[in-house]
Amino acid sequence: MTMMVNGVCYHAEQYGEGEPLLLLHGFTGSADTWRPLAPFWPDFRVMAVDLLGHGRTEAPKDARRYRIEHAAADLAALLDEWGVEQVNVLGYSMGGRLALAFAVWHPRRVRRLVLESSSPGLETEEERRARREADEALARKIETEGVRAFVDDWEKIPLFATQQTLPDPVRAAIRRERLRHTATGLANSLRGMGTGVQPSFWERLGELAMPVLLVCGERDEKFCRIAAQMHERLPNSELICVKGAGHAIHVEQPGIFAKIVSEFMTKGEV
Ligand SMILES: C=C(O[C@H]1C=C[C@H](C(=O)CCC(=O)O)[C@@H](C(=O)O)[C@@H]1O)C(=O)O
Repeated sequence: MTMMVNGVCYHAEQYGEGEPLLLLHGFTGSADTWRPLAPFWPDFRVMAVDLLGHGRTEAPKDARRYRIEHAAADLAALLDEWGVEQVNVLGYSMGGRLALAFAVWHPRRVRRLVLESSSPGLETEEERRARREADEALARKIETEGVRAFVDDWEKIPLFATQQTLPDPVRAAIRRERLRHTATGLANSLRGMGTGVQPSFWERLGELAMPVLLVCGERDEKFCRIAAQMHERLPNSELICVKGAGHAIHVEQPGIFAKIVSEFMTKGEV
């Protein structure tokens, strides 16, 4: 469905009945990211959103509109529109950064938090500046060379090396999803909500009282290291490192990922 949220036209989907689960995709993803997992989650009311500049959601020309504080405010408005006061939030990679921001700024609205291969941002201004410069260069490359050339390069970055051995139909589906975006949407997403633009939440992890599940792939050393560091600072978290998986666990091992999430979501229920 299409919804006007804070002046931006969002595409959002809802399916299933039961425990509300808000799903936030990664950079170059969309609500479609989660479709293969739906059969594993029959008891959840899934709410999947195309984030700013992605999929069928509008790609504002002003990169400032993508800032994580605006994206988090949009999520709150979406939940208000749906009449949902409190929700479980699952975010993958970029979507995990947004999920964490939402949990920090709206803690009473987040029942449980699942962060897949994500981070609280970069701790120092020096790291953030370097990342902003790198993401600006990537944004310009997307705008000058086009989305197809970007996707050709993007799917080959070391972070996704483990995806090279996925079945061709799975790889083709990921590629189709990436190719559906506009250059403006992807470039401005990097400029507005890139890892170097958002504030660091490292010093605020101790505030989160809700249960947090950190999931990383054993072969994704960088984000497993980040997850372990987050685990040390979060008051109420568990960390699961999925054997043999890379960055996108939900793609590489959907059944295992879905089971991990289901068990976390129903923990403590009689
Ligand atoms: C390459 C790095 O950062 C990028 C990689 C992962 C994030 C993401 O959402 C990718 C999702 C996907 O393509 O499957 C993305 C982000 O958080 O915005 C980063 O740009 C890195 O080494 O940090």
